Amino acid sequence: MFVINPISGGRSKHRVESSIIEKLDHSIYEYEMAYSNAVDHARKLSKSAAYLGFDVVVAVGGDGTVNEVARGLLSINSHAALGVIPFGSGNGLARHLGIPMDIEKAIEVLNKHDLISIDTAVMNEEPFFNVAGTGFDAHISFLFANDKKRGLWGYAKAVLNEFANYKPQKYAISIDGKLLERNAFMLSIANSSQFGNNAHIAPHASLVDGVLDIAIVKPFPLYQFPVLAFRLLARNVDKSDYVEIIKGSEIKIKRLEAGPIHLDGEPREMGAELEIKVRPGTLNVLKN
Ligand SMILES: Nc1ncnc2c1ncn2[C@@H]1O[C@H](COP(=O)(O)OP(=O)(O)OP(=O)(O)O)[C@@H](O)[C@H]1O
Repeated sequence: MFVINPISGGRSKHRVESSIIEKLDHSIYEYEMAYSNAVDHARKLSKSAAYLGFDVVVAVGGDGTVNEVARGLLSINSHAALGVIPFGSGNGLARHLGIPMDIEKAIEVLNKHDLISIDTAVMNEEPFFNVAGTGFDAHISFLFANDKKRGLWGYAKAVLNEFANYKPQKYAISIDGKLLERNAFMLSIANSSQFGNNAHIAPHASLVDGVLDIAIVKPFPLYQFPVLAFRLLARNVDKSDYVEIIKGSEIKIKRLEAGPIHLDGEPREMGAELEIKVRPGTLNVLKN
């Protein structure tokens, strides 16, 4: 079952159907396609596909679509595998899995049918698969959730404006029982290594190690912004004096008040206390 998000990545999906017809190996797969028509619809489509016995449900979209499709599979403990044709803005999980950004090459990955079982995670019982977090990135994802005019430059300008006014927050963090108190700009809980667009917030994270990587980004001066951006792309942000990365499987975060968080880039409001747990090897995925 291909679950196609028509709006993800802001790109037309007109080539998807013809590429599936041409490139999918029809000697091993019969298939259907469905388009999501609103937030949360991809989850429902995926859940019914798994219930009806489809072996693979392919998310055609970005990390938000992957999140919904994978939630649908987990909600009925299905062994059906998640496939991904990356069509989002960031595509963090797909990039980590080595899935090509080109549609036809991504379909070849489906044809290989190479399965792995990856770790999944929950924050206050809400599943995520790539990266979740609280702090500056959650604040920004909240601001832009309903902004229809988001262009790259407008986004960059707003990030810089917000940066000037954003106050780092105090957090009490427990990682597998070890207690830390930190004033942080951002806390990211990474299952894969990257946010998307090859920005690696946790360069040594693995989807199959049974643990999560907690990246604590400390307050930093404005001139460090390009340095940190470069380090994210160069996969060495862990070498920065402003970033501390700790691995763990049971994480509790206490904030001063309820507020925004994000799950795979999708904004939510949650209470002051966040409880994050890893669920090792709970999702079958087709990888490259
Ligand atoms: N028909 C639709 N209309 C409006 N929103 C939709 C529709 N179908 C799905 N959505 C929502 O679109 C949102 C964005 O999707 P997705 O995250 O896949 O794309 P993206 O944000 O461009 O990519 P990425 O997460 O990789 O940066 C998801 O929250 C999903 O619920």
